[in-house]
Amino acid sequence: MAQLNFGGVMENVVTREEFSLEKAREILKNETVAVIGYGVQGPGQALNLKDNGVKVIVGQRKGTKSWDKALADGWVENETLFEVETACEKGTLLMNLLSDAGQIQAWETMKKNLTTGKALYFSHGFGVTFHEKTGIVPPKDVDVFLVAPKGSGTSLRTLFLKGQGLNSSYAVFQNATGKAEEKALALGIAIGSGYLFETTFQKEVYSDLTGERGVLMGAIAGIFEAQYNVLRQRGHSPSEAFNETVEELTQSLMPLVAENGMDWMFANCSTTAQRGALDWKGKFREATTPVFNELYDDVLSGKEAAIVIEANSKPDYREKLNAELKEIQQSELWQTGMQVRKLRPQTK
Ligand SMILES: NC(=O)C1=CN([C@@H]2O[C@H](COP(=O)(O)OP(=O)(O)OC[C@H]3O[C@@H](n4cnc5c(N)ncnc54)[C@H](O)[C@@H]3O)[C@@H](O)[C@H]2O)C=CC1
Ligand SMILES: CC(=O)[C@](C)(O)C(=O)O
Ligand SMILES: [Mg+2]
Ligand SMILES: [Mg+2]
Repeated sequence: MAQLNFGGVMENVVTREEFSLEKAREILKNETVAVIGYGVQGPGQALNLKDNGVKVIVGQRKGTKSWDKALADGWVENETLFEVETACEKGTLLMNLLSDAGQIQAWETMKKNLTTGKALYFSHGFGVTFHEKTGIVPPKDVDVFLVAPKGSGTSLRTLFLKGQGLNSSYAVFQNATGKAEEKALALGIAIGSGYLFETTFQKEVYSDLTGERGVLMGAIAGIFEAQYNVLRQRGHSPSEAFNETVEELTQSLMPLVAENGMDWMFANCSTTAQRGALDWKGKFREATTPVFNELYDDVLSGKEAAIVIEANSKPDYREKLNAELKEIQQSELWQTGMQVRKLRPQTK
């Protein structure tokens, strides 16, 4: 394991140079990896594992859209695709990639099949950390670990196919066989992670829930709406408001941040923009810090977990979510986005 310096703080990082795919294959050679759940992460992880030469089966409820997707992706019923319960019986290493709420309902089935020496894998610290709400308490005689890709399962697959990768964090919760860590790392490399950052189940779930509610998804969606609405109310056209809020950010400025950092993006904008952005950055930081603290408190107290579990355990949760997403899609802001995207020079 490498000790790397992150802005002055040393951290443990596993690289695929030191932990090769060959080594991962060797560690997993006698395992039947059962990917349970074929939603967003399931397909990405299962297909990458298979392409990397690991023996994989998929467990998914028959008659669902995800089952049909698994068939379309080439998994074969009764050979490599089974009902959840059968896959849990056949697998020696169970990858729990059901939705976090679905994991609660399927837990008894999974637990029953976690016999001595098997391993249980998650891509989130949710179920185990919030065990008082989820009831997920793994048997003592199995290994329990997580590998959490820092991105969508969709990107995990598309980047893998391009010969690139996503990074993941990993953590060991329970080491019953003495081999939990090497199994976690082997799976981390075999699902296509480039580098693996060490964490714990609690740290993973607290940071992940904060990030997706905050800057990665919730905050950015909210701040887009706020600026777009103000520009519209002040008499700007939809295309102008959209271009100055979203299009320029995703097409020009964020790629510069990704490439070389925030100062580099600033340095490539006008001195007029730099002066103003430097002055306003602090105001935005101060205005949002209390909101981020409120968010972190609600994550830590389990309030956010309770909301998720309650909402996602209703039978019509999918329809409700889809209706909310549709409302966003049909808003003037995102309808404008659809039109603007069509005008990107490269899509012509
Ligand atoms: N979506 C993503 O890209 C990411 C997800 N994760 C984590 O990976 C895990 C899986 O997440 P997603 O792929 O988003 O899940 P998902 O929401 O796409 O659901 C996965 C599958 O669970 C099945 N399912 C739901 N309830 C069930 C039940 N009661 N019984 C049997 N099957 C049921 C559904 O049919 C679906 O195919 C979660 O722990 C999530 O937090 C981590 C990183 C990113
Ligand atoms: C893609 C990811 O890592 C998220 C946003 O945390 C999630 O989908 O849960
Ligand atoms: Mg995440
Ligand atoms: Mg998440």
